[in-house]
Amino acid sequence: MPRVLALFYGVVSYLVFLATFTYAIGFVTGLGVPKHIDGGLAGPLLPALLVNAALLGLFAAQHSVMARPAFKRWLTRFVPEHVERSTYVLCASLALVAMFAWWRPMPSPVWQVETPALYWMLHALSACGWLLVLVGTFLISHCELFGLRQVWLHARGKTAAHLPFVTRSLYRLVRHPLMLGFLIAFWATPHMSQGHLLFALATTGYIVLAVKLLEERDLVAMHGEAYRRYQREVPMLLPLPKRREPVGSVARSR
Ligand SMILES: C[S@@+](CC[C@H](N)C(=O)[O-])C[C@H]1O[C@@H](n2cnc3c(N)ncnc32)[C@H](O)[C@@H]1O
Repeated sequence: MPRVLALFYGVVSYLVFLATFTYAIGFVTGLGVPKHIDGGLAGPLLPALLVNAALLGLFAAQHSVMARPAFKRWLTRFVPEHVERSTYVLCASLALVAMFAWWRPMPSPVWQVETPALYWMLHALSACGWLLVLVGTFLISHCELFGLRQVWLHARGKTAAHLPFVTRSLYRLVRHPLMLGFLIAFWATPHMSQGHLLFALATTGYIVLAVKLLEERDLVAMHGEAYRRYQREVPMLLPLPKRREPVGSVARSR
């Protein structure tokens, strides 16, 4: 693949991701998009539940399979290594687009907060969650996570190094600030419908399982004892103190 074409592919994939991520904020919060999680004409509950569960399953499968090192090795037999991450990002965005397009509303309320102060507090908390996600990507390496760095370095005839092991800043408080951000963003809502609850429950279950069973296994395989020590010292998702030696011993070593 010519370098300029790879660069173009990487930039387009990133722009598609930016558009879908921005839409996702509106989709979940119900603000500023033509079709949100409770929007549209509601049909019978069971078919809606099945379709939505299938869409969530598609997103989880895409994320779980395509992020695994073994799948990446297989994929790079067909796709150049420097565009592998852009391909992942593009597929993740397309899975999200499918969710926005085919999601069926299940609008019956589970809780509804009308008190203005609490209403805006929940929206503000949700905004903090989305911000946490964004900040987390920059702490790890925004451009590398979304494939831009790989295509840019390739265009300049260089090879991208692997992501450094990060334990600073928010990563001193929890091992997965980005995922914590998603959890806050998905649960902090003044209007929790049945559909939103399904979304929040399924994504929470997926995040906990995928982090524990997939991502952290890969991180241990990559960073060995340093990551195991980090696991012992820093909580996974909730920033609660651990009865262990101070985090500084890991964080300072980075
Ligand atoms: C979408 S990011 C999510 C990171 C993390 N799970 C979080 O919630 O903040 C996924 C990528 O981050 C990498 N990653 C996770 N924790 C990391 C850390 N502490 N340092 C560097 N990379 C990390 C994973 O290997 C994976 O490639």
